[in-house]
Amino acid sequence: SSSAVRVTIKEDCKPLLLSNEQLTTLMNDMDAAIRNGLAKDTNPSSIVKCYVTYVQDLPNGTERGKFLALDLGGTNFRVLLIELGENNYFHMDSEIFKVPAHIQTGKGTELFDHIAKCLAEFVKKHNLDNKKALPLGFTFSFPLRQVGLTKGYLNSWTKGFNCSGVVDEDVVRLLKEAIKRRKDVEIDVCGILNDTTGTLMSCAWKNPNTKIGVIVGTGCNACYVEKVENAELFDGDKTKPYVIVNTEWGAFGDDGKLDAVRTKYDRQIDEDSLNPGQQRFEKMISGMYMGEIVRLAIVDLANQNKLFEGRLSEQMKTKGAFGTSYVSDIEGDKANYKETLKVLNEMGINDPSLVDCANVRYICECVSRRSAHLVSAGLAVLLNKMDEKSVTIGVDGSVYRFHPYFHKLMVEKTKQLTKSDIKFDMMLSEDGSGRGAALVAAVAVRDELPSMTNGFSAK
Ligand SMILES: Nc1ncnc2c1ncn2[C@@H]1O[C@H](COP(=O)(O)OP(=O)(O)OP(=O)(O)O)[C@@H](O)[C@H]1O
Repeated sequence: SSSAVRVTIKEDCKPLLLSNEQLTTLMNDMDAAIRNGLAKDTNPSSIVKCYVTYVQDLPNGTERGKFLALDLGGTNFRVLLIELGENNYFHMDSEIFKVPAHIQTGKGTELFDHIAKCLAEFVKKHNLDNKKALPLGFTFSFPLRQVGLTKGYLNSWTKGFNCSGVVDEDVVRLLKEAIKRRKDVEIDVCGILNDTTGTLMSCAWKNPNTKIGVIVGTGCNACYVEKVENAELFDGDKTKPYVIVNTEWGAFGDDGKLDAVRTKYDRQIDEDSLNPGQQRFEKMISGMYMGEIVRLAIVDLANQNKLFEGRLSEQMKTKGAFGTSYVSDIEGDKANYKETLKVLNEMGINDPSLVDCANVRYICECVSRRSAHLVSAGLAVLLNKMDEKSVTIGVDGSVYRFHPYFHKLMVEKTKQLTKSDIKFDMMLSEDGSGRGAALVAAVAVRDELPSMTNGFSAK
């Protein structure tokens, strides 16, 4: 129990606790940043870019056929085959392919050749009838400046990717060229989207009330349904009332707006990352960093003799060795610190005391709670801005999915920070990035028959 937590540790962890007052300040800044992102004049200098996705139509259940999907942008790269049929029939086959580290940070053309190769292997393995080009949706979860559903320029790499020759290029063109170079498959790229959009679409397929998609996985990001008139950079069909906006809120704070709440651990994470100075909000939240924040705190406190009698293992001193899944394991412990002891053993800490266990758990709780509260603040900004009275939020990502309290923490805090007349619910949007890509492709194909289109329903 927390009574065993050393008073000094509680004191040391205080900077990780955020009051509602601090969260409200942050929300005001986030709201301003989003409005700056949406407006034509302020977008170029805005930290939160609010990219227009060109997705204006929800799935309506009439989509039929087989669709391919690619999912790039997190821990795994996947190729998927999705079949949509009568009565919400849904079938999916997928395969995970590795993107070796040297390709993640190598040449862009090599990355796209690798993707095309995996795609061709998948198509052959599944004996897909390839006389006619197969429709494909591409989930590409990096900041993308879109000018249409099938045209988008990479703004910057995030989350461990850093391939040369891709920034400011049209990613769909790079994919098409790589497919063409192979000469062995015919693919029709029907849409490019972010995993947040996929999550929203996939949730909307089941629940038409869905208006926000959020990811707490490797990275953290959210999209929402905005009025076309507010999305000043939108250059598509203005007869439809709504368009999905990909906020790319992970970059919030890159102008210093988070400095008051960032800790020394956050500054160190940032300095040691592939993209220093960038994605500061994301770095306080997502799975790529959460375990590392905990590790930095543990090392710092052990060095002050406040943990493990000052003894540290080599593993514990190793960057990246404390995975975010450990945070879930430790907090999932019931009473006797069984999981905590197991984790600490795996980290080379052999005989921690029960007080050590309580302290390590407390550190995990502070870091994961802060993460959930920061996401909640962002969600409350979107809910208050949209001002729709009832909203379903589709959520995906391993942190949300596997952390034992994340959902509860998010619902609780979002409620506290949202206008009292707004009702919302949060649901896991299973496999949004794969399913959503197929749905975007399916809706694009569906809408070639104009009589079947239906935009987001108005209030
Ligand atoms: N049990 C767990 N509890 C909490 N976090 C976890 C758990 N398992 C994995 N993670 C973290 O989740 C992250 C991977 O998230 P996810 O599986 O959603 O990937 P992703 O879809 O590739 O991410 P993104 O959509 O942000 O690109 C990793 O950083 C990992 O540390």
